[in-house]
Amino acid sequence: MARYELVKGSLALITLTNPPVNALSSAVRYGITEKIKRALGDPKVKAVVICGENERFCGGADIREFAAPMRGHSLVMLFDDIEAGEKPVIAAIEGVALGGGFELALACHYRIAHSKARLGLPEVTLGLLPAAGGTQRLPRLIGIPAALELITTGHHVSAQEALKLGMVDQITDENACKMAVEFALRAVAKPLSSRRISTLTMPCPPNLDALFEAVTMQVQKKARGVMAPLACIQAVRAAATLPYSKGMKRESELMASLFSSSQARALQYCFFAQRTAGKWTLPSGAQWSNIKPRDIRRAAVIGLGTMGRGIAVSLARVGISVIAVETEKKLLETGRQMVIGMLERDAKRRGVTASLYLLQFTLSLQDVKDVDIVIEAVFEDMSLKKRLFRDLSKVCRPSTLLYTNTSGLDVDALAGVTDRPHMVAGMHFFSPAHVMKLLEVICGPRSSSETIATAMSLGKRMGKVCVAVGNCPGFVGNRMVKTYTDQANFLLEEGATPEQVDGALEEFGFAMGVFRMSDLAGLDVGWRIRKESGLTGPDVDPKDPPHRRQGHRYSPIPDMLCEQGRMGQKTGCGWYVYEKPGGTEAKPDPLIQKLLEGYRVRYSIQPRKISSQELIERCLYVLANEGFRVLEDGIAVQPEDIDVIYLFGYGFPRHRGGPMFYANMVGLGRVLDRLEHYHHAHPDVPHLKPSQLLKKLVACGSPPIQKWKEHIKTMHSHL
Ligand SMILES: CCCCCCCCCCCCC[C@H](O)CC(=O)SCCNC(=O)CCNC(=O)[C@H](O)C(C)(C)COP(=O)(O)OP(=O)(O)OC[C@H]1O[C@@H](n2cnc3c(N)ncnc32)[C@H](O)[C@@H]1OP(=O)(O)O
Repeated sequence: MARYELVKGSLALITLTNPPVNALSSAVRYGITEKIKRALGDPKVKAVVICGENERFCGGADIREFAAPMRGHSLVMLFDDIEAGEKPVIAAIEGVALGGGFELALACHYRIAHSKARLGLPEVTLGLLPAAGGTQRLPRLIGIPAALELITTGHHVSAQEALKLGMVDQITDENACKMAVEFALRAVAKPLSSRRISTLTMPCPPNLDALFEAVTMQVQKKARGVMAPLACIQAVRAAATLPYSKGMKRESELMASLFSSSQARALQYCFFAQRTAGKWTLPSGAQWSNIKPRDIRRAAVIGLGTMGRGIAVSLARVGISVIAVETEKKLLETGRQMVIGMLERDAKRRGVTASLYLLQFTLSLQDVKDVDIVIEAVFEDMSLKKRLFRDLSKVCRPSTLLYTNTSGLDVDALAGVTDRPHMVAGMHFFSPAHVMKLLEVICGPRSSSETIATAMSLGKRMGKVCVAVGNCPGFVGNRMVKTYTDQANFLLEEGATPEQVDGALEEFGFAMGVFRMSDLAGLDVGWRIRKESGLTGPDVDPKDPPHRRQGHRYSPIPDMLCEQGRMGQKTGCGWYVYEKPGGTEAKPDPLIQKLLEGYRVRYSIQPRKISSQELIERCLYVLANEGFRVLEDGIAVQPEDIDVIYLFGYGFPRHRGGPMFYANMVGLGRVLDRLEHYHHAHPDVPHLKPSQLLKKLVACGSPPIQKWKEHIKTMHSHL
């Protein structure tokens, strides 16, 4: 796992050989320890260069090993030995030096990086801290403020930034290893004492307390209840106030407090879940690794509303030419200006030139005849979409793939009106589409593997996290979210207030509770969907009382708000009241209080005090319960897919892992018990009834989440 070569007669070249990222597994740690010992003990060797195979220095400790108690050689001791050695050791950094990989580089006496390399200490994103000396060496090298920023955010920096900050000694456009070998020959003659970072005097700014306080407040505001960033701050504080050996002891204690925490487990699960979701598989056996996606150069976006604009920007900024189509001149002009403005701002932020030349705006659908793909983003109206897909069938050349950006309508019904049902699928972007990372790719029963592969690969090219899902109303994300918002509404009826529900969810870790989020998104969105599905409006069965629809409990309160023009932030009031239309500061509204009281009196509901525990359990267990049904129905193939959708599309707190991982952490038995309890109390809410899969998993002894897949026997996969 580490290769040893003698080069130029006097240099030991140690190469880490653990593809794909040369992670510091126990075998690699053993390998480096042995090779360093050999180099330091060989009188022929005057200097050492450490590099990584396949032009990647090192992606850090092997995260998979964290699932079990750490065994084998200690990185801390290895790094101390490297630093204390009497021969210069040079890190030749190509690709990445992250986490333990960068800590290895910090233990070396010199660091030479390739100009395209990226460096950083991302441990905090895994619920950990850099515990192989990173919190003690980095502040000594680049100062406390810069080190605090890097360690508490986990941001990677480019080689150029690293050079500016003093993290590396030299950058090169040539092969970093070759440069490091030449550098090493010159370094042999130089004294090493000033190169041992652990012995450097800490550059301390005068206002240390104020600095730590400000960073602590910033971190608490950004990630409420998340432990790792706070532990990182404490570790850097130890570096600032204690000698190196005591600081290391503190670093190790703090790491021990994080290492087996549920937050670290959740965050590490998220890391792998994201990668697992990218590896999609269809029941046909087609999968990411065996289906070639089409190469997409020209796309059309139909509809320049909020979604269409964001999609057009996402395409153009990765070099795809876009024909954007609208039906009216005024809408086209507004859309054009918005897209250009968004693209220009985005380019400015990234320090590149806006690719405006890739954009074309038109009122004629005929102009899309030669594109490789069409992404439809018109109003969420089935008959309108069907009309459009029929027209696209006629206009587009036979090889054009057709995608719909519907947020929940039947993708197969649209495929059915075209001349190419196998070349139709869903690409469900989240708003704003040029910002939100999630893309649900909806695989209809007739969608071909190539159609799915192309959507997944295009999404990835646009920087999205793509998840392939099956076709059902609302797909995965919106199908599940309905159960969550329904519970929140029922809780209001029973005695809670919007601020109480939101408070509990925000305390749990959501950036915004369900009501604040609805106000932001606009209450009219859900209202329109409910009207279309006959839950409210003229199509309601006159025999249904207001709080029952289609045989189940229904809360008409959100409809009542919409009827009063309370559409959320944009109208200045919704579940909360805002300083002005478009305002963002949510204040509890006495009118809502009155509306709820009136509603309870009218339907003889005795309000009760509802605990935060019940609020969380009802909103989140019901969400997971629907997730189990989604798995049962074959709409998602694995729990990781659902969690990734919730992390990237719905703001589920990452340190809780996603709704399915959270249920797993709570304990499936407990989730089942509580659902049974709540369903007993509310038998008219079918979503509270425990799903078959949940019951089956509990009956099988609640296997860990990674094993659920083995228990999911689908009658018919929709993927
Ligand atoms: C009471 C108990 C007390 C216990 C105390 C314990 C003390 C223990 C002391 C430990 C010392 C701490 C050491 C150190 O500080 C800790 C760390 O280093 S944590 C790891 C930090 N590194 C990272 O977070 C980097 C993670 N990786 C990435 O960001 C990216 O993978 C990349 C390196 C930028 C490459 O990106 P891509 O090219 O896009 O490739 P992929 O992301 O798809 O990855 C490819 C493949 O590799 C797997 N992988 C990547 N990194 C790691 C890793 N560090 N460990 C294991 N596996 C890794 C990734 O999962 C992919 O594989 P696949 O999932 O597809 O099979």
